[in-house]
Amino acid sequence: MSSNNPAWSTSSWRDFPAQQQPDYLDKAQLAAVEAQLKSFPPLVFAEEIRSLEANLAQVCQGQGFLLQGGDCAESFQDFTAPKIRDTFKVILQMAIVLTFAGSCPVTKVARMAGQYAKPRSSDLETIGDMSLPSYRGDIINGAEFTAEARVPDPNRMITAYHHSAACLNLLRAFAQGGLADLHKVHKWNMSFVEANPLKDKYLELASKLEESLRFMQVIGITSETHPTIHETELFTSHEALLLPYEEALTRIDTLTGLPYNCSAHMLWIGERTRQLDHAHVEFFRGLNNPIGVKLGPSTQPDDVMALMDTLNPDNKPGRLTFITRMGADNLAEHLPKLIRKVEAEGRHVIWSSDPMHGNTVKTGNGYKTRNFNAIVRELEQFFAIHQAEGSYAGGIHLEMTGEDVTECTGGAYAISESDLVQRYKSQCDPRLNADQVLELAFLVSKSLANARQGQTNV
Ligand SMILES: O=C[C@H](O)[C@H](O)COP(=O)(O)O
Ligand SMILES: C=C(OP(=O)(O)O)C(=O)O
Ligand SMILES: [Mn+2]
Repeated sequence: MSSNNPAWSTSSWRDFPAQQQPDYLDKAQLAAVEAQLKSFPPLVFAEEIRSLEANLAQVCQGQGFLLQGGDCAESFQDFTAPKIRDTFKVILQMAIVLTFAGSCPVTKVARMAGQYAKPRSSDLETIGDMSLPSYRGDIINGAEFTAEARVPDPNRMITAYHHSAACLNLLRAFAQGGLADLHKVHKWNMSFVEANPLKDKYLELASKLEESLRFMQVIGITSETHPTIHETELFTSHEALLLPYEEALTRIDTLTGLPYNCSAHMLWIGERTRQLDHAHVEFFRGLNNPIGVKLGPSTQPDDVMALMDTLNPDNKPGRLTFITRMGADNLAEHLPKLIRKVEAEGRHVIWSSDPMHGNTVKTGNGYKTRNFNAIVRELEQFFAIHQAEGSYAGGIHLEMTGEDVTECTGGAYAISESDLVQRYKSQCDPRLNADQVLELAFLVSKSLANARQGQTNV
């Protein structure tokens, strides 16, 4: 597709206006870092990217479900094996609940191993009477509120590359080394159910999972006989915001001769950088990775049309995912007209819901938070609207962590605004903690089952 378009190259985005980019003071240092990154090995292999695209093509055709999630912003400092393991575990736990609820394969895509660049609403952050440049993710500057930390430093790209490589290495080991065994993952889920204040509500689904696994065991489907029970496949993703880094990791695949961004399997364009005539859309149109675009409440049907024409001109199922993040109170007004346009034009896209970014509020005590009920409400509406419009609700995109943080209010443990101070660790947006993620999985499983019912009846 793109490589046949002579106007595109890995650097053609440089001729377009780019939003949300740092202004590096030392251009020579920037050029040296870019050259070094270009010489580094790719982080992922194009064949893996094609395997993700094949999975997503199935999702797009209603034969699977996409689960994407992880930190809002990964951090260089908070970078430990337990942290990576716990987020990996909670993604798997959620996936198993959704697999049973939807009776379909769940493609797992982590916001990990590269989710280091953040777009911001404001260029400045003010505390008291001091204003400093905003924190833009560890790949760009430091989160500490000092003038020194907030200076963009190109060397951070090198650190981000090495952290991504180490994280990916551990994820691959976890996925293939036995931690992902279906029986183990289910045992973790059972302990969640046992300990949860809403235990009775969850027991029904949990015991169905238990029964199915016992049945499989009886008929000889075990980890020993079927490697897919013992292993899993986890793909990586991030917002490809910082274009010099993303360009440097974009390589020509030797097998196909096509350009792939080898910094992650899937990349997405954020709500703030999806302007058609700007650099991010230009850069993405030439990549052969599956790509996502975040769509906020201001998105118009014509925007969606133009994005599909530019980013998926061949109408390939699995190439393009629209991630709607409109807010629980806005979805019913804004989503149906976009779905109708896509359906009327016969275009293939995966519709995924990010119920996080349209539901962010600031508390009286200064914390960014999201209420669990608003998150659930946006998801339930997402499923209901797609059902009413006859389209397929194909995915969920969450900011979440395996850690026991107190960043989003509500949930079975009723985290209140005054509890946020206890364990608020996010460097950017508030994440669901492990209990809240699982609770969410159990709560939306009914909606997913209905959506899947619609699919199998077609
Ligand atoms: O993660 C997404 C954005 O970077 C984040 O929501 C922006 O937050 P801000 O409005 O505080 O800049
Ligand atoms: C920046 C993000 O989201 P959005 O572009 O939807 O605001 C994000 O996913 O962290
Ligand atoms: Mn975020």
